Amino acid sequence: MTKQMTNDKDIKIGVVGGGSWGTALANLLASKGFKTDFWVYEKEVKAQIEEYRENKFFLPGFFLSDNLFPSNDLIEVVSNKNLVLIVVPSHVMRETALKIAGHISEQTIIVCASKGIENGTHLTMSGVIAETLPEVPESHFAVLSGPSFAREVAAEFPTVVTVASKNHKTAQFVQHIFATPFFRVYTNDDVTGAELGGSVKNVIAIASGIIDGLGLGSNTRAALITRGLAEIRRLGLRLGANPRTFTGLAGIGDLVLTCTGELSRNYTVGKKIGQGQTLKEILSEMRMVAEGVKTAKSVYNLSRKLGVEMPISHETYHILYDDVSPREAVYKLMTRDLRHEMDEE
Ligand SMILES: NC(=O)C1=CN([C@@H]2O[C@H](COP(=O)(O)OP(=O)(O)OC[C@H]3O[C@@H](n4cnc5c(N)ncnc54)[C@H](O)[C@@H]3O)[C@@H](O)[C@H]2O)C=CC1
Ligand SMILES: O=C(CO)COP(=O)(O)O
Repeated sequence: MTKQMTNDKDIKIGVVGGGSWGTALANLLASKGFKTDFWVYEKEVKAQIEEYRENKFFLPGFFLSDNLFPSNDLIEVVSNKNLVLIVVPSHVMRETALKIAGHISEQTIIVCASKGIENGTHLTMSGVIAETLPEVPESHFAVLSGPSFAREVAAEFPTVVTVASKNHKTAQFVQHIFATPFFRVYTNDDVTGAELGGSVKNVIAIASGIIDGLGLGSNTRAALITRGLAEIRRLGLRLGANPRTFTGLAGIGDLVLTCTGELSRNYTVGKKIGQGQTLKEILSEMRMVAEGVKTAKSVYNLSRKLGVEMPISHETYHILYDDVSPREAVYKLMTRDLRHEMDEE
């Protein structure tokens, strides 16, 4: 780390993305005493934070620290920083990263807290960032993932997450920057596993909402979570992840949270589908992002390309994009060829 980083009060942070998660994390950092520049996409979000110290659009009800400086100037927010946290929805990651290319200082650590797999390329966010910001070495990159609803972090409910980086010193630095007595941070070296766990669980969470919307019971949900984890792990193994990551915070931890928590946008989208609303109707009423909707498409195409069996993700894709009825999808899953439980690979 650079000399500057030895003294916390000199550490300069930029946060890119003013949705719920970006706001909760930026405020956590600002409340810790770091001067935090905060890029928000909408002019009205900036104006409102300045006037009310609140992000009424994406994180209503929480007072934001005076140490948080909202801005619509992306370049200014990422320039000359020790750490830049990127937390925009995955479908705008590429365009956002391209805008900051060439403006990241050599020593800057990039942390990504977005969860998703890009349509078309099937890249996780580290892959998109590697393509768009080639000046950022792998050793300066980390992923923050794990079970963490923005509103619960903003409310300072005890939350435990993981930071994955190929470089242990980078992971430790990021751990130190984010940790508070209510936000415990573990380190991990499995970037691929942390990203896949955090992304594919959103697809399974939609499926979990669907089964609740259909009025199916706890047996069904427990089965869905267990078999959902099996297919996340199967994809992960194929892509070189460490299988142990899927028994950790970015795996089963985030999967359980999102499949059971009413605060989950993905679960909520699924529940409304199970209750009979169309995807189009649901999305037209949402300003926030339910990453699983787009990730379902990536997972469907990627798993077919790789020949990885992911039946729950596939049925979820067919419900979202091919008008397959949720009840028919459940029937298909339940009547697949019978097999040995541990035939994973
Ligand atoms: N909200 C949460 O509890 C958590 C969210 N995440 C992840 O964080 C990422 C960001 O999600 P949230 O902060 O929840 O966002 P959000 O869903 O609350 O809000 C959407 C955000 O997208 C921004 N946006 C819309 N169009 C844009 C564009 N063209 N360019 C740049 N930004 C644009 C909006 O300004 C807003 O900040 C997602 O990948 C999500 O899965 C991860 C963990 C927890
Ligand atoms: O990733 C999350 C919690 O860890 C948030 O999930 P949702 O996007 O479904 O709300």
